Amino acid sequence: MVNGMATGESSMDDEVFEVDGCRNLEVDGGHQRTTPSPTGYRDYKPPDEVLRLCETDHLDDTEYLVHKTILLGDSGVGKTSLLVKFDTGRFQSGNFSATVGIGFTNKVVNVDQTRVKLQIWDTAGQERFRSVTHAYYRDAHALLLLYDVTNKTSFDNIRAWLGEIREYAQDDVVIMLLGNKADAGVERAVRREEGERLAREYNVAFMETSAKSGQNVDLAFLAIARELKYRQSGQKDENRFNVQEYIHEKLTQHDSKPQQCPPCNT
Ligand SMILES: Nc1nc2c(ncn2[C@@H]2O[C@H](COP(=O)(O)OP(=O)(O)OP(=O)(O)O)[C@@H](O)[C@H]2O)c(=O)[nH]1
Repeated sequence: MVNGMATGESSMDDEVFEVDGCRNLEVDGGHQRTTPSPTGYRDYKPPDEVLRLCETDHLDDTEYLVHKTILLGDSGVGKTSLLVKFDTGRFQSGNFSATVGIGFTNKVVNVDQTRVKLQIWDTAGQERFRSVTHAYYRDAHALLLLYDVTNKTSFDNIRAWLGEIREYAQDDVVIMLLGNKADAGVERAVRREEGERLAREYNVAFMETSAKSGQNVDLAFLAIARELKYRQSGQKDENRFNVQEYIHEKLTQHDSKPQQCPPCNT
């Protein structure tokens, strides 16, 4: 859904989905606080109060840890939808318009009192844009590799994507495999266990997400931010943050939470 096209490292058409988000998503002891985002598309004009917030909230890049994260995967798996959901909290169903080229959104998250700026690049999944997007792999810190759980081919293509990643990205890039559209019911074509197995085989983190319901969307990006922050802090190996363990812990906490019953007045 990106508008416009980037043809190389230094040239980016100004129509490209290039937004510098002032929206902060703060995580404080598991409590999330969101502020509205001025990010959006060409004709979007943020409300005045949001612009004021951005002015006062502006920090120089040197005050952040800045990390480049790229969304990858076949066309139609939901890369743009996932990013838009994370950025704005919104999902537009049945509105598929394939991404053209590449563009980015900046998001700032707080990880244990450190501001981590994720520069999230949304790429076009279509084959014809591959040579453009390859150029962006090299300096990426993290890659979110998506398949669509309702589309077996997109899952089968993950091995080829991992091959490309090995060829073009840094050896130590953080990789997370995401089975998106987890909200799908009978249309599901890939079981969660298959995704887990593939992730184990390639030693990458894994979870299922839904840009539609919001399932695990924040968790995916926050886990990446956390991993990158801990990597940068150069923690000793024995104390190293483990992104897969972190995800497992969060998902288990979520699963074991008692279901809230509606207000019982009787
Ligand atoms: N049910 C469901 N539909 C989704 C989900 N995520 C995306 N979609 C739909 O899938 C279609 C493709 O989504 P996009 O986000 O444009 O896919 P993309 O990976 O960015 O595609 P390219 O830009 O071509 O690479 C759209 O119609 C979305 O509404 C999801 O989690 N659940």
